[in-house]
Amino acid sequence: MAPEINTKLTGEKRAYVTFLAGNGDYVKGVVGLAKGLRKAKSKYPLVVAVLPDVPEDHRKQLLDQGCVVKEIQPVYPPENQTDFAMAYYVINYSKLRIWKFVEYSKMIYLDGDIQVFDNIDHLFDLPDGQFYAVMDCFCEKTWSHSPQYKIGYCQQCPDKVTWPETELGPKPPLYFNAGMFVYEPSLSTYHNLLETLKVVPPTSFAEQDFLNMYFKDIYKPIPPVYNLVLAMLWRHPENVELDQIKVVHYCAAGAKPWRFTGEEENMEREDIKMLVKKWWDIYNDESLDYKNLIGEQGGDSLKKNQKFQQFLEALSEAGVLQYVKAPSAA
Ligand SMILES: O=c1ccn([C@@H]2O[C@H](COP(=O)(O)OP(=O)(O)O)[C@@H](O)[C@H]2O)c(=O)[nH]1
Ligand SMILES: OC[C@H]1O[C@H](O[C@@H]2[C@@H](O)[C@H](O)[C@@H](O)[C@H](O)[C@@H]2O)[C@H](O)[C@@H](O)[C@H]1O
Ligand SMILES: [Mn+2]
Repeated sequence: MAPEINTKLTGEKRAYVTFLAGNGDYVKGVVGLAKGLRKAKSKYPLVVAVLPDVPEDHRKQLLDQGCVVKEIQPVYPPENQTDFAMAYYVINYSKLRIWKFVEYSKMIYLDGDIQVFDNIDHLFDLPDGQFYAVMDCFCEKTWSHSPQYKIGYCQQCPDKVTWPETELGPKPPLYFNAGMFVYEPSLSTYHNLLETLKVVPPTSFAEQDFLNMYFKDIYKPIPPVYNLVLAMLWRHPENVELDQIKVVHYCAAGAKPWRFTGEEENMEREDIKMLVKKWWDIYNDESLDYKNLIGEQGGDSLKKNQKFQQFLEALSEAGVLQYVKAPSAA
């Protein structure tokens, strides 16, 4: 399916969006995601927010896969001493730029290390005004800095170790994994996010912690089938029905399919190896390449679409073509 070309001046459009930084191998993740969405017959385009350091040949790979490539500037948190759970998490604050994509009324954000195996377009029909995402798990070593981990508490099994309110105060609010979420772009939210970021000290899980704090009053958990954080397979198997899973998030250490060696802890599991193979089956399936779907004559329409997209981008960047949300009638 050719991505819809946005020609409306009002934001009534929907799209998936992901984030790509650097000149490394995450581009494979995004190409796999574009092909996975196509295989799942999603009817919405995939927008890729790229940092300036993403090289031209990677951007061309994404355009050739029918993606809408939009360059964003990095976002950095205030200087601080906190060690992030992973040093590279500091670049993940740049994800916040996706709130300014107001030519779209509703978007579903997906990390580049996510694969969509079943159609999830129906999530766009969830009621507006909420922030939808899947609850995370606190049991991996990456959480060893947290009070939850130290007392063995996890929101995935809140009755196993009850939260000691007297010692630690009220139970923390439900916490989502920021690798997948349903949200509404908004310039006012975008500016407020960036202003708020300036005065909030960074913490271990970087923009994931920040987004959880910012959206805690409108966060609505959605079932784990929409973002299987792999650690759930060995930490909370009772909460997972593998054959029901629609979206897999390859976020456990050693699980990135394009770098998979099988040597890290838990990577020898049969279910992990099966999920990595499923990812590769899509990545290597040439019938899912955009150029093979639109045929020969489509190749011209691909070029025309890319040129028109770039033309719209240029107008939008120049502020000539203001994408504005139509004010509500009320
Ligand atoms: O070098 C990098 C690191 C991260 N990312 C993007 O940032 C997301 C979040 O990082 P990651 O998925 O590695 O975090 P995890 O979910 O594993 O904690 C990735 O999925 C990519 O979309 C990227 O493009 N290049
Ligand atoms: O920058 C912080 C990142 O935090 C999250 O990853 C974590 C989280 O899932 C932990 O619960 C896991 O234990 C850990 O392995 C995993 O890396 C998001 O997936 C990612 O998109 C990004 O926001
Ligand atoms: Mn991820």
